[in-house]
Amino acid sequence: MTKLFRYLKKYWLAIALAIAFVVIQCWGQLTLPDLMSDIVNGIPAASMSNDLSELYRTGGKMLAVSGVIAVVTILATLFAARTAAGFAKDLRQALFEKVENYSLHEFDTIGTASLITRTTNDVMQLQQLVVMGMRMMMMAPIMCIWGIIKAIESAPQLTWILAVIIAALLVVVWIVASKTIPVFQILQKKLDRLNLVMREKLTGIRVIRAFNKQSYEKKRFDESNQDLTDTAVRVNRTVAILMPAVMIGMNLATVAIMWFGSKGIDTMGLELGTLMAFVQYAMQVMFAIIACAMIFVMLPRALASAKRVNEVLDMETEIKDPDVKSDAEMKRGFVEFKNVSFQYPGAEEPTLRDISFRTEPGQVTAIIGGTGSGKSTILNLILRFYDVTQGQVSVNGVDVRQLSQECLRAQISYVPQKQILFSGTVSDNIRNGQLDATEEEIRHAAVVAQADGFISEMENGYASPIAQGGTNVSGGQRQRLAVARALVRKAPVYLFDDTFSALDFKTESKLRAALFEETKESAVIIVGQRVSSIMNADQILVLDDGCVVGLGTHKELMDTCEVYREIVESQLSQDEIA
Ligand SMILES: Nc1ncnc2c1ncn2[C@@H]1O[C@H](COP(=O)(O)OP(=O)(O)OP(=O)(O)O)[C@@H](O)[C@H]1O
Repeated sequence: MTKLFRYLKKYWLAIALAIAFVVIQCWGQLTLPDLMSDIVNGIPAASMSNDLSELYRTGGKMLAVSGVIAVVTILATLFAARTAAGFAKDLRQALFEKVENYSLHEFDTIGTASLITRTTNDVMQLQQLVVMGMRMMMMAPIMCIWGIIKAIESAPQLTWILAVIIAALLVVVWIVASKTIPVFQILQKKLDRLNLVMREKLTGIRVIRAFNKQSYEKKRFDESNQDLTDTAVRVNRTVAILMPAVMIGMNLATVAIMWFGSKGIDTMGLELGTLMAFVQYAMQVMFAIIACAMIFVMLPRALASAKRVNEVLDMETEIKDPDVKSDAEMKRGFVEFKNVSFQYPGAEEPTLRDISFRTEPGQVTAIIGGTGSGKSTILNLILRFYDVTQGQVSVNGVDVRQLSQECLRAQISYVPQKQILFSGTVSDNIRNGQLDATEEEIRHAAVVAQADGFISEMENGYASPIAQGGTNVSGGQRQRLAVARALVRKAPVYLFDDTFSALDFKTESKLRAALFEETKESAVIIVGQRVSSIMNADQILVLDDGCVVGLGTHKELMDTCEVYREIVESQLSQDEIA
């Protein structure tokens, strides 16, 4: 938690003022019983002398003190709320920026659902802690200690009653805290689980409906929801007992003070006003102890949240920018793999073994192979989503580990296997590839990607809205928009991961022809499943279980590579092969 205090530094003035106001509030609340005691003790003398001016004066002071209490309470609450809101905003920002730099492995380690809970719910818990810290955590100990001192000063004869009351209260608080603290810590984990189920349900809604899995998913959600509810009810039930138990205790304590105090009036010369003040001090002390109990109950939950937030902030990103970035002159359109082997973190076996190939400007390299043979992994390594286990990947002549990630990715235009579009217009989505692209460049990219036709048919053309995830366009249209987004970047290296699979043959061949006109000075790497899509490539890399089993043109591979020949024969007729 202390690590997170650095986010409070810039609010030091607001915190100092809030603390000052809280101290003034404590002073006010402990002064009122004094003044009340003066009034009550002064009544006999005033009635004898028939002079009530002193009583009025003391009453006036009470009103003034109450006014001061009201003002400082409002100010302290305001400062605490503003500081906590600012702290939460800064923390969310820090989390977002940290997560942006995560490699895919760190995403997998914490999990997307948990990252969302940590950025929202956990930060909210910490925000509440800051409010509580600036108000209750300051006030409770001050009130408690100051109240005890004042009570003892006013009626030392009754000190023993106060000691008994405090001891009894501490026992109740200890029992409640020991039952609730462990359960509060479990609550956040259950919330994570609920978020995970909810997220999967929403993103996979089409599959769930298509497979009629609504009732199964409802059951899964109900289970998580019920689990969270049961835990929350269990913890709140215990907390709920605390208040009535303490209220009963406080009323009994008041009766006890009155009982023994009234005897003191008879035997120990205790004044009535002093006894009344003592009751109020005792009340303030008891309230302060309850506030301390609430803090002890809430603190572990907030600390659990702090731990979860710190886990995200402290996570060492595996993919780091080099301390000394390469200033080697970048050549355009080169990608080279030198004896690259790669194993996913936590995987038992390497996914790629001893891969070597190179591409040159204007050259189209295709990668083909069975599912799971490692085709997408090759693209992941070029983009440095992961670091190689052995060997070297270089882009435009420089080892990718010697470039800043920003510089590396600025060299590359990538169309992933699963195309993602963002909410906004068609134009916005294409512009995501190059933020300063002109309307003309956007239109040109769409024409090359064979997307201009269907965009023009849309009601608002390039200004037509795209739904979140691109759900209001077809799979083939989504692919073409993703290609246009990549093309508008005019990068030295293009990576297409199974990008044309949803297009019909005619559209695909038109797209390929237009595309290769555009990428004459760039390296183009296409991962493909369809032989017809890749057979005209300048070189074809055939992967089998993470190893290169063939590298050459279609014609060369037909003569030399058994695996390639099998793939071709399974897809093309004898006439087409001939
Ligand atoms: N993040 C990951 N963690 C661990 N293993 C992974 C990860 N991503 C992929 N793999 C494994 O690496 C292997 C290669 O995956 P990759 O996605 O590169 O295959 P692919 O040839 O592109 O397959 P497809 O044609 O089906 O897309 C697979 O066995 C897969 O299970």
